Amino acid sequence: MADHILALDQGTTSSRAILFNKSGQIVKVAQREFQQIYPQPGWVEHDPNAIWESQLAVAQEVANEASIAAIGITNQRETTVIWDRETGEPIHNAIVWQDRRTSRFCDELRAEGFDKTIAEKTGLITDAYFSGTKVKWLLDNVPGAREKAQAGKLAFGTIDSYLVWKLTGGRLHITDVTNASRTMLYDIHKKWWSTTVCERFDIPMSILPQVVSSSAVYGETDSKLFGTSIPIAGIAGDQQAATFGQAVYEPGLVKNTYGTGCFMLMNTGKEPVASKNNLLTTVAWRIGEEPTQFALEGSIFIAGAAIQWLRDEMKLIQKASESEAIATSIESTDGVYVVPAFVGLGAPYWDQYARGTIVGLTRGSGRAQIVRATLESIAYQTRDVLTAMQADSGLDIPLLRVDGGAVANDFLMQFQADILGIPVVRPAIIETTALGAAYLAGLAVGYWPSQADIEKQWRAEKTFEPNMSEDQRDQLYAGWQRAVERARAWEQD
Ligand SMILES: Nc1ncnc2c1ncn2[C@@H]1O[C@H](COP(=O)(O)OP(=O)(O)O)[C@@H](O)[C@H]1O
Ligand SMILES: O=P(O)(O)OC[C@H](O)CO
Repeated sequence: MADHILALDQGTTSSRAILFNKSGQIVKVAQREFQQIYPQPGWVEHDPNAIWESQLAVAQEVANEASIAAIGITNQRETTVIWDRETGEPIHNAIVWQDRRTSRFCDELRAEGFDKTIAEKTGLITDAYFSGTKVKWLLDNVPGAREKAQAGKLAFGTIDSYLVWKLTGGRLHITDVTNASRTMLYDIHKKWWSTTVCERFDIPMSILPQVVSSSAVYGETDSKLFGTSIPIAGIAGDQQAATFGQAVYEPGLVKNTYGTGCFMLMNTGKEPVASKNNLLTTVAWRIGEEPTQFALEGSIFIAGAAIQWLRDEMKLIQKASESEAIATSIESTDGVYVVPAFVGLGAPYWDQYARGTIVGLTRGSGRAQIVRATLESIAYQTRDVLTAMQADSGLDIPLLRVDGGAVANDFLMQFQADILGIPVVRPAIIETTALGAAYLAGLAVGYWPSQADIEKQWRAEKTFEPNMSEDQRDQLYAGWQRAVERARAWEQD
């Protein structure tokens, strides 16, 4: 058996490749950022070729001279690519999950009551976030696309699907069940594409990929890419992969990942649980032929991206890590709140027309207050979602497992524990997204014998205990709720 598993982690702002060993430790990492394209306010695109080139470059760098048993793929979810089956060329830039261009169509769906059909079949809230309305937009707006699609000449895929197509030299058009469950076109009960939704969106089903499990040998890479063919054996959307990497295997366990956005998932076991509190019902994973596992998800659109905004647009910091020292240079924000609703608000508000807002400014407010308030907004949004999750599940969540780039920030983690009133546990490996993809691939090829073996590898690095009075917590959170009210429906006004 080869020595390593290679995880490809195709995120919203960068492509990463990480080599793991049998103990689940990182042996080698390479990362490359790529361009974000903002053609209009509220629109976000990626060049699929830039995604592929950056992903291939880091994979080749890490794979060089390593002996690799299998590749696992994990990806930013919902981001939509349509390409020509013959040439392999995308017909348009990828429309990114954050893109709001299909908000009006979602309003139409709601007005006609089709949102209820969508919720019943797909487990999702009708929102521009998901792939389905983006596919429709591409077919409606790229000249000749619908005719070509009807003639079977086009392929649609989320980023996992596109990467597998490229890695196999166009031999495989597949997506895993977790990614399928984010398209708004997939029936989570029947476990196949929904004809009802595809018909309403006027999407020919011939463009859809074959849905496969999250852990199985699907095929091998084109031998030209790595000098040898490597089995591709695991695929999962990044939030589901992080859930797997965090060993959230028991129903009731919860993890929260702090990357570009923030995504909290609770394992709900073998049956989909419908939410009454505006959370999503989503597929957690499917291992081989085993039963599908489900999760409840609270999706926060802007988390670490708000720190990038402080750096790139506001020029208040030079790098993300600097935000910690600035935040702790003051005792409090003195009533300043930042609501980073740059692309509307996700769970539990689902307000496509909310926009970013700063409230509570006084003559003395400055850089430190805004930086600290931006970090705090990540923790408040997490509390909004955790509250909804407790209500939905009827469970008291005793602690929160966290991961993702922004959990390196100790101030944020302590404030998170304070504002939730429960311990926040950071694991030794915070690259749990890539680790989860590696585990899924490794299980399929027998590199790891079982999930039970994997579970033993999970280690806490630090636990942040809550250290704030209940009065103070409630007072601060009440201020956040008032600030959110100011941000809501702004675009519509
Ligand atoms: N020390 C830090 N404090 C706050 N935010 C941070 C810190 N380090 C990184 N981040 C944020 O975390 C995000 C990167 O995390 P990552 O898990 O790589 O995200 P993604 O997979 O979405 O690209 C960026 O948005 C960055 O602003
Ligand atoms: O790129 P990330 O890690 O912020 O994840 C994006 C999510 O998958 C969007 O649903």
